[in-house]
Amino acid sequence: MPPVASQTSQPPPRRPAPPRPGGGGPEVKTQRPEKRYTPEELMAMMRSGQLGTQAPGGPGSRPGGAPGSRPGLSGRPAGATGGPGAPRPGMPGANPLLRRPATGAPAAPGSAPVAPTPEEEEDRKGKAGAARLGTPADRAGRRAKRNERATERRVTSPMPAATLLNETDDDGRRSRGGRKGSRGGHRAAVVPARKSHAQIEPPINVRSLSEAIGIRANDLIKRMMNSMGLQVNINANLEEESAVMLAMEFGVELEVIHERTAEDDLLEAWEPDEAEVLNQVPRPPVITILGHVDHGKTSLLDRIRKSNVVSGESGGITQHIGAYQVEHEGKLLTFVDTPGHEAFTAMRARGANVTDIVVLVVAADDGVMPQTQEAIAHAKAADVPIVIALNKIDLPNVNLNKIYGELSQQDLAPEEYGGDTPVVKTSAVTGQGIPELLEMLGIVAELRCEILATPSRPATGTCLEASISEGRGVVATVLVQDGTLKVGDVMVCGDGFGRVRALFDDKGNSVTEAGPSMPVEVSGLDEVPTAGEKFGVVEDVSRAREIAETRRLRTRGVALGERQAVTLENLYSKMAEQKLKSLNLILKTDVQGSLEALIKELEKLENPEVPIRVLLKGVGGISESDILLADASQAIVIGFRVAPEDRAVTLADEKKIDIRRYDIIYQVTDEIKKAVEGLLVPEIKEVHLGRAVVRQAFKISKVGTVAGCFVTQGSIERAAKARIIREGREIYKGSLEALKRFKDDVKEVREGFECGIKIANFDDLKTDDVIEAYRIDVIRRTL
Ligand SMILES: Nc1nc2c(ncn2[C@@H]2O[C@H](COP(=O)(O)OP(=O)(O)OP(=O)(O)O)[C@@H](O)[C@H]2O)c(=O)[nH]1
Repeated sequence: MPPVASQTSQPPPRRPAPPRPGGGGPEVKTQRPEKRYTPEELMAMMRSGQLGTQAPGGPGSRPGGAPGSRPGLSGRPAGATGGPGAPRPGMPGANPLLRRPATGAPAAPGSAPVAPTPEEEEDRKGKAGAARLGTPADRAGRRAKRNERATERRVTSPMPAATLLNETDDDGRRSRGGRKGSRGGHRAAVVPARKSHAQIEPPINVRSLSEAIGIRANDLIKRMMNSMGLQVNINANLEEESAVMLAMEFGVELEVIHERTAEDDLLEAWEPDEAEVLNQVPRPPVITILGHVDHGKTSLLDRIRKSNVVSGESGGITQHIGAYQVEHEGKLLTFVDTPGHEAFTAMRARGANVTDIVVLVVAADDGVMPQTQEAIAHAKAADVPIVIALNKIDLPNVNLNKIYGELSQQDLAPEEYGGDTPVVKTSAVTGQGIPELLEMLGIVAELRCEILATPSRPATGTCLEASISEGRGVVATVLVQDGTLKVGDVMVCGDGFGRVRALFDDKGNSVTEAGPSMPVEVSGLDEVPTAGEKFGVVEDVSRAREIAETRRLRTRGVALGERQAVTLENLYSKMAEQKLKSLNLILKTDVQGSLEALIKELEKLENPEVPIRVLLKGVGGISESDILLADASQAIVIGFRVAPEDRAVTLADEKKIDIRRYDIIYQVTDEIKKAVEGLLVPEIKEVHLGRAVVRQAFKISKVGTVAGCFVTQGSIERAAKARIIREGREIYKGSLEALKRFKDDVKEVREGFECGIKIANFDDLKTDDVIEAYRIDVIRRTL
């Protein structure tokens, strides 16, 4: 489990450290400016000469350069120099940010385009502005519309003034008809600039996201409506991943910052570190017995227990604790003593996957029955290998061919039939086949090389059952899954915590410790945990109390109805939240023909990125067991011309499982197609924009390094991401913080022009560095 609530496989970094390539490259120092400078401040610096008054040999000057001279131009591309109209790079002391090209003369053929003078720029802007203004009637019409919109916002918007003003620069100018480059100091203080990188702390809603990334809330809402089909208001909560993706669609890299909690530390400590992984050794496999009613699950479990108790202590079992270990040829096997897929799946629904191998009991006189199919679906949904115990083999008239055929139809072709499913013929009555079954389980465990644990680490595991016992307080049977649990350890289990007072094994013997895969009864917890809850050992009681108290608060929150299961509508956000990588379906139809037709249609929607997993398919009504499976596997139940049973409806209501009922096949595929399209992870494409070479770098106190650059290819955009290349190696990756032409902030500078560039959080720009600009496009895909 990741240590943060984001459900991502990795906790998001606190604050990304700038990459330091290879160790051997030049040291890259980055620093966050004390204050993000405004274009006005930057210009003031430039005007006051701070940008152009480098001391001889100071930052930006090149070794060997004349004092005060401009750095050399070796990086300047051919064709960029010369020509009367070209920028004049060699002027001593010139500042490329302020420098203007000579005017009046036409550009020589092949020379760089001539950058306009400020006067020309003003002139051009004036004309463009006039063209935009249109006739007086046009202007009046626009004014009326503006007023109307403003009134509407005043009346209906719950947004505070600051949020209403929370517009991107462009939007703000448009909606107010303001002048480009307006120096309205007041407004500049309120409107957050669109950012290329932003941080946010959960919980995230549209308002806080808008404020964090500098994009108008309305634009976010519109985008959610258009691209995700979500209708939300400004206070709508957003899943972290949805917020990150939404921000990305506006070109903003959003980092979700989590406050670290004791729970995070605990979850992190539960994951073995590298050294612990190296010390892993095989542990006994944990086995669960599933199968159809009356096929002999309990009899088989009893038989195994009686004939193979650890150390041959036959009859020594005095206590039933929900799981037990048997020994076969010197190797231990752990059996979970709650047969039936309901218990197995209920456990999974709580996030506990304790089982390594499933024994599927099939009565030889009966064959594959409805609950056998369900059990297969549950085992497959849990991704657990299946060993078949063909039980009641002692009975006469067993038709092996029929049963093997039925198993093959369930994708469980027996090894005897050339398949890869082990089948062991057993009899719980005579004991026939029990040693062979245990041996087979040992072999499967060995082949499943992930059945490992590190006995030396603090214990983690799962509660199998718990109750309050008179005189002993809370008594819980836990299965140690990793590490070793010892008397005296402080443990947290579910909402409870406490110091382990005593441990008893499956035969009721007091033990001082329990290693991996050992079921053990624990006393000492202060609250009764629920079966399926994880436990872990923590360093001290105060830490344990802190975690338990937070969990109790959270439990109360969950009890208030926070839990939300997967539906076709929320599939998209659920995927983000829970790392769902497949659309899990349970299909129930009226007749076999509809089932086949439906599966055929669904196959057409197959996509390697979003596999559609049909966990269970069958003919007949939607049962309680289907709902349980849906709950445990985050699946959606599709009923085609069938109804759910009453108990299934109640359970689905309780678990908030999405049951979809249809009469026409295309309706099913249509809705699923839409949901799957929502699930498709958008394609992230990097689009190269252009390159600029640094001609001179200027260090400005409290601002950082601003570089005078020349665009050698393509164009540089203000919203671009940037890579800094030095001597052919990428030394930094980030984004632009400012892009200027003369005194103006600009959105784009084309090839052949000079510009001033400030890279966000990077102040090590040097002459001849190449700034490569690129954009990240998020492409939402359809099937
Ligand atoms: N002949 C024969 N009978 C068996 C065998 N295994 C179980 N039985 C009988 O089958 C019946 C059902 O056995 P259980 O062990 O209760 O079956 P189950 O699968 O646990 O049943 P539920 O708990 O109701 O799901 C009992 O009467 C058993 O005696 C076997 O190998 N051979």
